[in-house]
Amino acid sequence: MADAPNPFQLPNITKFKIALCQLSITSDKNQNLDRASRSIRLSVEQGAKLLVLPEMWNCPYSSDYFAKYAEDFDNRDASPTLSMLSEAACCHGITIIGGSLPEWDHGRLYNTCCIFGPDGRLKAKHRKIHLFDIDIPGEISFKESDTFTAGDQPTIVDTVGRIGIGICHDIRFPELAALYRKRGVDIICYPGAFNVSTGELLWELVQRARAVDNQLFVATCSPSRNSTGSYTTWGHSTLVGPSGEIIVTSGHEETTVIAQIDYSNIQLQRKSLPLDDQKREDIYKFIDAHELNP
Ligand SMILES: NC(=O)CCC(=O)C(=O)O
Repeated sequence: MADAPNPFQLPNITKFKIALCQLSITSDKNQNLDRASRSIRLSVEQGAKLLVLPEMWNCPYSSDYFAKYAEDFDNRDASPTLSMLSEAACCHGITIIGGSLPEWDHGRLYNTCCIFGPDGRLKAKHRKIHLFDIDIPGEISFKESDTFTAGDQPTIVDTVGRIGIGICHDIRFPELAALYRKRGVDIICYPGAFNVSTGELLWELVQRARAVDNQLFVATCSPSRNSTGSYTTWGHSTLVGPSGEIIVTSGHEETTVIAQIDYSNIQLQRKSLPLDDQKREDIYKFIDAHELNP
């Protein structure tokens, strides 16, 4: 007898709606969870199948809060945030790229993105690989590495297409995006909380660069701006297409952005401009070796 169809088995979806839930974050964790639930519900009502939440959305983005708000993901009874995400993914039959959250694991703290599939199961965890340490005198000083341990793995999940994950500062490193491209990723999702000092000049630039270099989709989701805290986020959650075009973007206020993704545009773009075939690894290798051994 044939197996009963698995209701959670995803067909090979190439066209679907994505939601970027740009949330306002407060110091009240329950309120943050309620806001996220509401935005998830709104996204589903508008037909979204893939949802992205911001970096650090259950907790203010501040070293003073990370440890206090952190949850042990292996102990679901002590992890209200993961329970909510899992229930929402399962109840609505959607994939949630769960932004990022402070995670406790064996006495260490990580900046971690959890990805839930439509059956509500945790499909993967991405721990931020490149921690954000910056010091621009008179403008911004922040040192994630004082609090967090860096992750050491790229993360790819297969749900609605093949998805690569990065968290905020990870977007500045083209090598990670190129690795995802090599492994057949269709879209890279970067929950982020770029700051106002670097955001204006760079946020759009790095998203479009990662998309156009690798001819794939890039989706970002930020918290909305709150100018009263110690760290002011830039906002501007965005979806970029495989030729570097901005499909949709937001301002800095709280909002839920919905957009249509069509993965067939990736193949179209790669067919008309076959960058992969045009690459000259022979020359890059030669230059590398020559510079090391002139
Ligand atoms: N949360 C972050 O990783 C911020 C990254 C950022 O603002 C940057 O300029 O890089």
